[in-house]
Amino acid sequence: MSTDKVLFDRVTKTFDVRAGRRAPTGAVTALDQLTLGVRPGEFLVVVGPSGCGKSTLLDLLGGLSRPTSGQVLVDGRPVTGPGLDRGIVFQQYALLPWRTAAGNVAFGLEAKGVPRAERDDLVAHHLELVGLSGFAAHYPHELSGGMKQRVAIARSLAYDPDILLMDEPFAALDAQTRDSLQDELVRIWQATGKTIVFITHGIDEAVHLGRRVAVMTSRPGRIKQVIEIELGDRGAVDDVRSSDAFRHHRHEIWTLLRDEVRAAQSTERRADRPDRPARRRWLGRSAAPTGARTAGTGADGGRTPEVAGGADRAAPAAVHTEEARVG
Ligand SMILES: Nc1ncnc2c1ncn2[C@@H]1O[C@H](COP(=O)(O)OP(=O)(O)OP(=O)(O)O)[C@@H](O)[C@H]1O
Repeated sequence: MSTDKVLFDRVTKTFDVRAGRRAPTGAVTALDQLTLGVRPGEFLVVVGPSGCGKSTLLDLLGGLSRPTSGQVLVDGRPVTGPGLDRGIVFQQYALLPWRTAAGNVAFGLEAKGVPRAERDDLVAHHLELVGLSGFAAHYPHELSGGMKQRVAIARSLAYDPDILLMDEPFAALDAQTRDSLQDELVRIWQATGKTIVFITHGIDEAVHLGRRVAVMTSRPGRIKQVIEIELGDRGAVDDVRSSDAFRHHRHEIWTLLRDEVRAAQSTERRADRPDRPARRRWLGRSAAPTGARTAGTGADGGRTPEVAGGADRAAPAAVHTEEARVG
């Protein structure tokens, strides 16, 4: 019997797609017989070329879609739909604009039927956990991007899910805010003991956050390798990102990804329509954003190695060409 908190057991996911209104229906295989276990209480980061199926993986775990074959297990039981045992944080904060920060954090608790007094305590506790005690009465439009993302994290944690699913949650933030939220997330993870599955394009982010990093192949996505991140005592050094161990892991992941990114690009070039101009994305700096779920806007100016490639959820069969660099 598996001791994994989460198990993707030979999961395949295909989507029906059409290149145009009159075109015949085809199929895209996003994930192919993917197997991955996540240990209880671990912080697991998933990296892979754009379009390799990272978000699909998270959607399956979140119960937002079902595998075509294979199964996704949480505590040994198949996922059949969304549940309060799994909290999801997306790149776009998805806050309710008509509710204050406190009101947003209270949202899941109301759905869960938590009584008012207990709810107020939980809201106050979680706003404090993310450093926003003084902003309980602020509306989303009165908060910075980093603050909004903190509220989204507090909201997901407040109803006490066992597992936190994070789909590029910091990609739209500037470098400083991202760095501080990464540190904060590690602190919250250590304080709460949640199992975290975190998706990113950033290799630095993966090494900094992950206790293990699962590297995916280009589409159809599989797990290429899972790397144990050994950085020693992270608190003992001033800047863990400049340590030899950090550089070693960054290079290790970059090497694994390089070929996958090339493969993803060549698939896309083959699928690209010749009448459409090529698009470019540099280190997460997207000249032509492909939607909320694709790579971040790269406010860091390319400091962090990012994995690019390119897939468009809205028009998957008419995939565009992008140029990418890793590292
Ligand atoms: N609802 C959908 N309908 C059709 N195709 C889809 C759908 N969702 C995803 N796909 C396709 O499945 C593949 C994997 O998509 P997914 O969004 O999971 O990749 P990703 O690794 O998260 O990409 P990115 O890093 O760019 O966000 C892509 O080819 C995408 O076009």
